[in-house]
Amino acid sequence: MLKTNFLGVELASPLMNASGVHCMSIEELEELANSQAGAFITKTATQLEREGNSKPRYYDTKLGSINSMGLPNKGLDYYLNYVIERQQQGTQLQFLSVTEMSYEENINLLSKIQRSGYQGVTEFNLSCPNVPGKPQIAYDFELTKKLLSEVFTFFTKPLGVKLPPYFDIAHFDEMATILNKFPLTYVNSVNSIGNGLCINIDKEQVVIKPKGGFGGLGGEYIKPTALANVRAFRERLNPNIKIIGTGGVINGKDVFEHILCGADLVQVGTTLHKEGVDVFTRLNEELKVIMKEKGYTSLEQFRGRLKIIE
Ligand SMILES: O=C(O)c1[nH]c(=O)[nH]c(=O)c1I
Repeated sequence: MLKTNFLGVELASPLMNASGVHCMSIEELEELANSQAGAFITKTATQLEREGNSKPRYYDTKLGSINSMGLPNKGLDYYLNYVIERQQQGTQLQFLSVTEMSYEENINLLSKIQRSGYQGVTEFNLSCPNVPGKPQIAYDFELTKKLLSEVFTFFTKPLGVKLPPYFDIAHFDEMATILNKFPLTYVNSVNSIGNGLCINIDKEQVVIKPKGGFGGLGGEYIKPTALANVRAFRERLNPNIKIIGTGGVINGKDVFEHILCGADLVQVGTTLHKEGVDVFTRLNEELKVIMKEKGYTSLEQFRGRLKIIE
């Protein structure tokens, strides 16, 4: 009922984790592998291991979360070795998230993956909002075009991009025009809404230490923005570029809405952080109930079918 075909691989569920949540260590990744998620993705990796920003750097609020992790990770080799090993054991579809701090380092990182034995999907994170002094790549259209142009002169494996939220129709148009030039496997919208601010009123203080308390927002705060980005890119991108919808998934209804906007897969971040991997079981069940109520027996019957008001 929930089966989803992605890159020719049939997944039992359209759900997976959002990179960064519950995916830093092999233990966490194995928990995802043994959950009801259809697939999973690693924490965004840089060439070398990174400590990340000082703590507290993550905070759950009633309506969502704020984080300024600062890209802590165990380094590319840790994750690359893990996914290659699982590949050799027969896993058909995997997602490896990567990014680097400069143009050259991004090229070097993707070259290393191209030369490796990894055959799975690479998610090129163009939208980390929390590395001090590093603006988000995907808010610089010329840089994004230049970077992807060079990447696709040598990278022949499946590649997706993780995008920040856009808030202006002109930006949807401009970004889609750029992305349609490349043989991308998918676009993943959205990353956290960058540089929000949450306050503890009792202490009259911010809730996270880095960047004076500024961090990426997740959870209920961001669903309308996430849905708009999924819908806008689905309407603009050529159909062989798939869409992964991320942002604001609390229950099955939110998963349904992402798919209605055109999402092929749906990622869960904040709610996974709050609830643990059982969240996938709950969301799969809730989605099935909604589909039954509406008489749907497959996701294709409603994917991308959001109606406007004529
Ligand atoms: O601060 C982080 O590590 C982080 N946090 C986010 O909210 N999105 C990202 O892409 C990353 I790389």
